[in-house]
Amino acid sequence: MTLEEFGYSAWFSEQIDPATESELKVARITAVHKGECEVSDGEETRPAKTTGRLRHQAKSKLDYPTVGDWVLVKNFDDEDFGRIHRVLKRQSELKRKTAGRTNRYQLIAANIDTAFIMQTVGLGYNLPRLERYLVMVNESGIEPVVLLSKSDLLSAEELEQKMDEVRTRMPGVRLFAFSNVDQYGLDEVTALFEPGHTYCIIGTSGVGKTSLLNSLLGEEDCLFTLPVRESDGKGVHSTTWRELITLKNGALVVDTPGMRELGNMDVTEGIGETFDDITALASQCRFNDCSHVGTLGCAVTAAVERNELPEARYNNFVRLMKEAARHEQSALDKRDQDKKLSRFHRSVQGANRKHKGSQ
Ligand SMILES: Nc1nc2c(ncn2[C@@H]2O[C@H](COP(=O)(O)OP(=O)(O)OP(=O)(O)O)[C@@H](O)[C@H]2O)c(=O)[nH]1
Ligand SMILES: [Zn+2]
Repeated sequence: MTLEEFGYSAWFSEQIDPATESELKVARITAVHKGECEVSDGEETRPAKTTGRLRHQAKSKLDYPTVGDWVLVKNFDDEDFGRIHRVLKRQSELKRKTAGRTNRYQLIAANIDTAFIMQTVGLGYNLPRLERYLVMVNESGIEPVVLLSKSDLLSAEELEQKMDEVRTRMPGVRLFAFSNVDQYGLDEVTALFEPGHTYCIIGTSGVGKTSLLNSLLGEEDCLFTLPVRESDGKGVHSTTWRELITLKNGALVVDTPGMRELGNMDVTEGIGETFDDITALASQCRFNDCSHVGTLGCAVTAAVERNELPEARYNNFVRLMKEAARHEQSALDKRDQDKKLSRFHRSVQGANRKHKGSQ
C-alpha cells in the first residue's frame, strides 16, 4: 500500500522540511503500547519509541503520538526500535474531556476523517446520548455520520419514525439505518467506507460495532481472532492487536481500547454541554455542591417551578446525573477490586518466593 492509500496527503507532506528532515521516514502510528508504538509505512510495521527530545518538548500528553498519527521516524528498518522524531500536525484529534472540573482532554486517536456514531434502535436508544457523541465528534473536527443499528428489531414504519426523530433533532447530519442480522441497509453502509480514508465507529457497548467491522473485514480476517505477530521474536512485543485496521476495500478504521471505552464513559461527560441552560442556572444555586433535587436555594428547581425550565428536560437531566454517578461509582469499585486483586497476587507471589527461599 502506498502512503497515499494509507491516508497520507499534502497536508502532511507540506510540513516536512526537505533541508533537515528528508532522510527521516514518513510512517503512521498503528498501535500504541506502554512506552512504545508500532509504526507502518503501509507495507511494513515496525516497533518505535519517541526520542527524548520529543518527550522533553511535549507540553502535555496531547503532544505524544497516538493511533492515526503521521510521524517522522529515524532507523525505521533497524533491528531495534525506530525513533519517532516528530509528530506531524494533525488534521483532526478525537478527544474527550476527562472527568473533573479542569478542562483536561484525553486523546483517543488522530487524523480520523469520519466518525460513525452508532446507536441501536432497540433497547438503549437514547437521543440525548446520541447528541453527546455528536458534540464530541463535532468538537474534534471530524465529520459525523449517524448509524442506527439493529433495524431488524423494528417494523418499517417504526424505523421511519425513529429516523425522523433523529433528523428533527440533528438536522443536516447524515443518517443511515442498517442491520447486521437481516443485512438491511448494509450495502449502503459498507459503501460509506472509502479507500484511503480513516474512520472510527463509536457507540455504547453492544450496539453492533464489532459485528459491522467483522462483516466489513470478511470472514477470513475476523477481528480479535487474528493477532499481528512481530517477526523479530523478541518476547516484549510478540503479540499485539491491530488498532488501525485496513478493510478489504482499503478503507482504514481505528479501533483501540480507548475508542471502546468512549462507549462506557459517555454518561459522565457532556451532560453539562447538552444542558448548558441548566449549567447556567446551577451557578446561581446557593450551594456549590447543590444536587439540584429538593435542595435549599436551588436555582434549577426554582426555574422548574416558575415554568421557565421544562420539567421533562429537568427530569432527563436528573436521570442522567444519577446514571453518571452510578457509572462513576462502579468504575471506582472496579478499580478498587483490581487493586485488591493485584495486591493479593503480589502477596501470593511474595509468599511463594519466601517459601522457595526457605526451602
Ligand atoms: N438484532 C440485532 N442484533 C445485533 C445486530 N448486530 C449485532 N447484534 C447483536 O448485539 C450484540 C452486540 O454486538 P457487538 O457487535 O458485539 O456490539 P459492540 O458494539 O461491538 O459491543 P462491544 O464489543 O461491547 O463494544 C451481539 O449479541 C450481536 O449478535 C443487529 O443488526 N441486529
Ligand atoms: Zn441547584
